[in-house]
Amino acid sequence: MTAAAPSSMKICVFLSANDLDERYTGPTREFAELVGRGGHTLVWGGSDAGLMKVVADGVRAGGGRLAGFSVDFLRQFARDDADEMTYAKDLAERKALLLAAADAVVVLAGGLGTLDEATEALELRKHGLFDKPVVLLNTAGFYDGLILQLRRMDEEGFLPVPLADLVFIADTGADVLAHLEKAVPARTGAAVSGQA
Ligand SMILES: CC(C)=CCNc1ncnc2c1ncn2[C@@H]1O[C@H](COP(=O)(O)O)[C@@H](O)[C@H]1O
Repeated sequence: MTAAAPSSMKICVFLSANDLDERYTGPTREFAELVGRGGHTLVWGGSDAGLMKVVADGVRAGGGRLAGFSVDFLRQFARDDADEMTYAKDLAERKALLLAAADAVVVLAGGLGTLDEATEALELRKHGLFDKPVVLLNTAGFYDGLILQLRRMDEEGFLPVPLADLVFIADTGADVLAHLEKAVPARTGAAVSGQA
């Protein structure tokens, strides 16, 4: 029996805290508005900066909720109109809280912080410690290099599970949402651990 699609999802988004070109802000805003219009909750790092601000503005404009997980040393950058804001003691605790709070993870264009968060989610999936869907949104081909590297790991035996079981790669925000609408209900009832 197929589980009914949840009416709303908590979607954890990892993405850049920097101010970037329209190539990245446009598709981020588009994805965020879809999330908001779907009545979903954005689970994110909580800062009102760069693409992190773009995604929160878009979700809010679309009518969605904002659940931030900041960290004590970044408290001054936290968005002040979030529906919820939690402060972790350090980055490791924050990552664990973000993963535990969400139904799914979406990785948008970002730098080292984003890469750290994305690889944490994938490594936990590899060990069977995290069973929520992870999606990589390859905006403007930004992750072409990373995808090449991941495929090489897969083809040359570096991954104990197929790459396709770890991450779904999407080119548009609409593809991300379409995937999550199928993948999130599919895990309903499964044992879940969001802990790092
Ligand atoms: C100066 C300023 C506004 C700092 C605020 N900076 C931040 N605030 C909140 N989360 C962050 C910040 N920097 C990195 N992160 C975390 O790391 C990711 C972004 O790092 P990066 O820009 O890709 O490497 C985000 O998903 C976020 O969860």
